[in-house]
Amino acid sequence: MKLILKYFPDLTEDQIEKFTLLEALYQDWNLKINVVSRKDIDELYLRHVLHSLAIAKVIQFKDGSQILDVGTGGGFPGIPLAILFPECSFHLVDSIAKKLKVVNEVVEGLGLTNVKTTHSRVEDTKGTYDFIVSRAVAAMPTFVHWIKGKVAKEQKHDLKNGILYLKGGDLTEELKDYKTTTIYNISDYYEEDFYDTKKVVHLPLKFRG
Ligand SMILES: C[S@@+](CC[C@H](N)C(=O)[O-])C[C@H]1O[C@@H](n2cnc3c(N)ncnc32)[C@H](O)[C@@H]1O
Repeated sequence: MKLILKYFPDLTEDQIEKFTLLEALYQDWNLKINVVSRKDIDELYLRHVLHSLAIAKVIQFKDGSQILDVGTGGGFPGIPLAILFPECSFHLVDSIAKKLKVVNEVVEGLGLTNVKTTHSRVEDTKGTYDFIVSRAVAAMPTFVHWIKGKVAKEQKHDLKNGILYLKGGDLTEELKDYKTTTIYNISDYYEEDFYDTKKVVHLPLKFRG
């Protein structure tokens, strides 16, 4: 929790309580349904929570924003972002039901009212969003194909509507056809070695109605 406060010192009491509660909820639920690896659960704040929140170093979602988390798994990056932005709506989608079971239990345990979950492949869901966030789900070309038509027309932010993807390593080949991407190095925000090669990739996408 100290780690979160190191980079997000202005959290409210309610947010601090929720971020603190996360650990016990994940420890408990992960014993019943394994959604986070053992090693990762011991470093939940470094590897999952703070990593998810790197998106908030790139953009401050405005109140009322709609955000889709594709392939949320155990709830990353969606749940930490939903705690940080309580006035935004988060839609967490995953095609594996048992993962969403954990997400739903964590959402309920935290009393988060701004999170909706759907058990489905994202291609089969409807809705439009200001931003589509994700981590470790698919290579960019596949991902862009899946989320076609899901970007909202109205722009509320300086950063253009589109994808905010947490990725790592050398992305030259994967992103070569996406000239409009901006890559933000997470190591510019966080000093821990874990983030040395990690990035937030922003890909603006036009509304296609
Ligand atoms: C490696 S896990 C990553 C989970 C989480 N985003 C994280 O970083 O901890 C990939 C997740 O994407 C989900 N997934 C893969 N393809 C999907 C699709 N087309 N629609 C929805 N979920 C999908 C899988 O079920 C799995 O839970």
